[in-house]
Amino acid sequence: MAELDLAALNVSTHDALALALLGGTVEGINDRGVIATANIPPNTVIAQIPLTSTISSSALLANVEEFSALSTFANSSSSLSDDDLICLAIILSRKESCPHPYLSTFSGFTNNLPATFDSTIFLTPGSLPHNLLKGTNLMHSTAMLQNQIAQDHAVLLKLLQDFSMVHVDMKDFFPTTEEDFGLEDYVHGLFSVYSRACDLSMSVEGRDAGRVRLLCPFLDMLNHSTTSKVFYEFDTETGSVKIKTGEDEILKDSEVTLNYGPLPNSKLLLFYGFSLPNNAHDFAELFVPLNPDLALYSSKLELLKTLSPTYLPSQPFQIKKGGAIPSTLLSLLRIMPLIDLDGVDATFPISDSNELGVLSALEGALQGMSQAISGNLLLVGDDRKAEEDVNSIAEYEKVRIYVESELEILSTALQEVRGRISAIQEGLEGCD
Ligand SMILES: C[S@@+](CC[C@H](N)C(=O)[O-])C[C@H]1O[C@@H](n2cnc3c(N)ncnc32)[C@H](O)[C@@H]1O
Repeated sequence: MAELDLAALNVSTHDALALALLGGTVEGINDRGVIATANIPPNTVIAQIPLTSTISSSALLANVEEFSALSTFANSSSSLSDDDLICLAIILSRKESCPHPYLSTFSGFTNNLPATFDSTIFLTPGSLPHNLLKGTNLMHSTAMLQNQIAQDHAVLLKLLQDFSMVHVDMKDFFPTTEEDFGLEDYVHGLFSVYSRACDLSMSVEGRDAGRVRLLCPFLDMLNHSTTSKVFYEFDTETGSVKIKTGEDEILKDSEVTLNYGPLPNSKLLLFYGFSLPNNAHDFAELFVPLNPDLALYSSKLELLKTLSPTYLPSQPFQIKKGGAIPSTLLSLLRIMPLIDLDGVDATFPISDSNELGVLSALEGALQGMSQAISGNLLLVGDDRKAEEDVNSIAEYEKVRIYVESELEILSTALQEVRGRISAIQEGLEGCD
């Protein structure tokens, strides 16, 4: 991979910073980072990147002659997301003969993006980590994302084809065939965005102007650490993104990192391709949809909404690491079988025996999920011992961290449910 020429993009960085190969487990894939070659004091600007040197919708759609083909396309395609636009810009700029002069200035940067990305969507069916994921929440979201990407690709290709038919004068600006804009190109562009783009809060004349998604050279080289105090902000005066050290000094020879946010391993694996041991942000998801065919469906939905205004009938419940069973989940289970809603206060057990039914249903669901996962861990664990391929083992270990965490969350939830069941049973026995 060629050296990344930051100066060509007018990106200025602190003298005590160097891009380096870090030597991770899977060599060559997203393996680079930024190292401090000397101590850097707190509150120091370590990089400045003009907004025009970033790939973002606001820069791409600015009313400048050179961007007109892209702006016309984006404005005529209302369903085009910021991610799609940045993705398209990446694909176009990587072409040897990029027809957009502005985008071609990014070719050094975009050709330096990793050739491949790690995400659970790239796991080969039947491989160790893929087998390990069976029955987990992450397997579900991986499949959903895979389908979504395939659909979005087809829609975007159609938009490009339709646009080129209508705007014949601009037809040479955009790819219109599978060959020029294949699913693989789209996936590469999208994962460049998912794993490297950031959201920037902008203000215009002191007023909040919302958040802009952008791919920012150099900032996209910082790896994630939950302890990093490094941050970035938009500097209106210079029209640039400034990266600052924050309240901590950065010591010589240490890696300069960024905190990507409170992300659970399921998101880290899906969008960034790595996982963190003991991730406090992990959660397990339980799908308990409120079926529209249920008796009194709309009254039940209304009741749940009064209990939890954010409740959506099709969305899963999150069981947080170390957290309690969500009270809305218990309410849903109590409300679901009711056939008469008069006088029901869903926040409290309807009766001990009803509550026992609710808790037993929950116990069964949690037990089923736990058993599926622990079964995978046992089965795949044996294959793991025989596996010799280093990359495959590295992928397996990343996924194992997530799977064990999900199992731990489910086990804690099961203990809580069983504790409640025992307490009710003891109470009922006490009444005899
Ligand atoms: C914003 S890029 C950082 C630069 C990247 N390492 C490279 O070589 O171009 C994010 C990617 O870096 C890797 N990464 C970032 N933080 C990491 C971490 N804490 N552990 C393992 N990999 C990490 C992941 O592959 C992630 O998708």
